[in-house]
Formats: sequence, C-alpha cells, structure tokens
Amino acid sequence: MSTLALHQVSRWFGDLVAVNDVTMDIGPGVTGLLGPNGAGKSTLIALMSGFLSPSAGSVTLDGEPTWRNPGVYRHLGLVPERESVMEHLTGRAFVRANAELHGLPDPGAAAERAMELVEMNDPASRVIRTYSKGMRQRIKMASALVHEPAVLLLDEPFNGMDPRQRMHLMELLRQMGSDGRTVLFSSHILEEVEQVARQIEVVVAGRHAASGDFGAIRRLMTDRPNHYVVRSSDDRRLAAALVADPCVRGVSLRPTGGLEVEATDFGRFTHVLPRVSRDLDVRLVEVSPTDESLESVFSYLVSS
Ligand SMILES: Nc1ncnc2c1ncn2[C@@H]1O[C@H](COP(=O)(O)OP(=O)(O)OP(=O)(O)O)[C@@H](O)[C@H]1O
Repeated sequence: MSTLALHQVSRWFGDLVAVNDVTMDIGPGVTGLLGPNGAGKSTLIALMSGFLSPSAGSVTLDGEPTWRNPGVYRHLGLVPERESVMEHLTGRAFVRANAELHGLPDPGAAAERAMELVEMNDPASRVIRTYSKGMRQRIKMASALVHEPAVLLLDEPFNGMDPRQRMHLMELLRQMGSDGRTVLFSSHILEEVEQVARQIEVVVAGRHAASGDFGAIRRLMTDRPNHYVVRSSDDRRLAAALVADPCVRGVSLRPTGGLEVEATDFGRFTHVLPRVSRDLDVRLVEVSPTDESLESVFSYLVSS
C-alpha cells in the first residue's frame, strides 16, 4: 500500500504559476483529480510521477522524493495524455520494450499479462499507427502496468474512448483500487469521476479547491448560490413572495422579461418555489438554471 504526499507544492514556468501551494495525500484506492482545462492537472501528474521537479515544496512516495529517483519509478506507472507511443512498433513490441527497460526477468510474459488485462492481446501484433484512439489508450495502459506498479497515474484516460471501452477501463480501475493499489486519474468531467473515484481532489487555476468523496463535492456544488431564470404569469407578485424566504438572496426583474433569482439553498428553493406559486395562484412558465456549467462550479469552489 503506497501513499503519494504533496506538501506545499508549487510549480512555475517563467511567470506562469501552473501549480500553487498544493498539499494533498493520495492513498490506496481510486482518486479522481478533477478540474477544468488548464487547471494544472497534467503538471500535478508530472510532478507526482517524478517527470518534473517542484519549484517549491515536496512530492514523495512513501517518504521518498519522486523527482530523479529511479527506486521510486519501479513503483509508479504513468499513462500520459499525449500520444508518446511509437507509431511504427507493434503493440506487443511497445509493451515489451517497457518491460525490458524495467529489467523484468521475463519481459515477454509480463507484456502478455499486461496486454491481457486491457484486452489488447488480439491487436498486439499490429503496428500502433493502425490503432484507434481507444486502443492507443489501452496499449499505453498495458505499458504502464507491465511492472505491476503499486501506484498508477493516468492523465485524462477516458478521452476518445467509446462507451464500452470506457466501462471496461472504469471496471479495471475500480478493481485495481480494491486490490489496494493507489490509482489517480485526471478528468474535467464530474460524472466520469463520480463513477469510479472513492476520493475526489478538485483543482482550479493551479490551486487545490476542494477535497472529499463524491457526496461532499456534490454538496459543495449544490450549497453554492444558484442562479435561475424564472418566468411566470405574474413575475412581480412572485418576486415579492420569493424574496421573503431565507433561501433566496436576491431577485431582480430581467429587462427581457422573467426574474433572475439567486438561491442560497438549492434543496429548499426547489420546495419553496412551487409552494409559493401555488399559494399565490401564479403559474410557472419556465425555471432554468443560468450557471450550471462546471466552470461556474469550479470558480465558486475556488473563491469559497
Ligand atoms: N512546460 C510548460 N511550459 C509553460 N507553461 C506550461 C507548461 N506546462 C504547462 N503549462 C501551463 O500550466 C498551466 C497548467 O497546465 P496543465 O497542462 O497542467 O493543465 P491541465 O489541467 O492538465 O489542462 P488540460 O486538461 O487542458 O491538459 C497552463 O496554463 C499551461 O499552459
């Protein structure tokens, strides 16, 4: 069982701060690293896997620094986002080359085992140039798993996969997590993370914005102020009644018609709105959220 520990880690490139004072522990089981594009996920994964040195702070695996530490690399497997695979090699030769780099006693057998895990034995004799996006993802995965590492890091592994491949990979990650491995994967899609990860770490603009299980992250999201457009048969009367309720922080009339409502308690608002409109005999025509995008959730989390 292995734990990756990041302590006050920052990484800058010239003037740009890609990772800003991040402290987190990644333990056994599956962790999802969630954040919008450019949040610093790939940089964090490169720091964890020892490919990048921190500008400040420390990244350790079971107490050992990951940067320039070959002893640690034996326990780490990395599935990068970019296609760094060799196009002209067969899948088998590619996975086997990694087994040889790790100095495994029987590289051929280790490669077959790893390819079987990701269902890549059949296309293994074809050259990688002919592979689909999903197959490329899986051959990278086999290569990362060939030395049976205790820690597996995957950068946006579900990108480009079809639903069947996606489900298979999710099952594989779950299995590895329950076997006691430390598995971390990055994603910008909450639903993807929700289905596999026991623990979620949210990063926004290089900062660690939130941490917890899916329930905790979801609560943070639903407890934030929510903005809705409400159209009804009598907007003014409805506005006066809504603003009296504690779950509503503000109501304004929109120039184009309807109301803009800011609710602080999503759960309560969903009960209050129909009750108030029924009591007033005002008919609701439209209720739609205006800021449900993941970006707005992220910016709320980072400013709270
Ligand atoms: N080698 C580099 N040189 C300069 N800037 C970099 C470098 N690597 C990353 N960055 C910058 O650091 C920030 C974080 O990038 P990073 O790739 O880690 O984010 P991300 O969350 O993985 O995004 P995406 O999902 O789009 O890959 C970005 O502004 C990026 O442009």
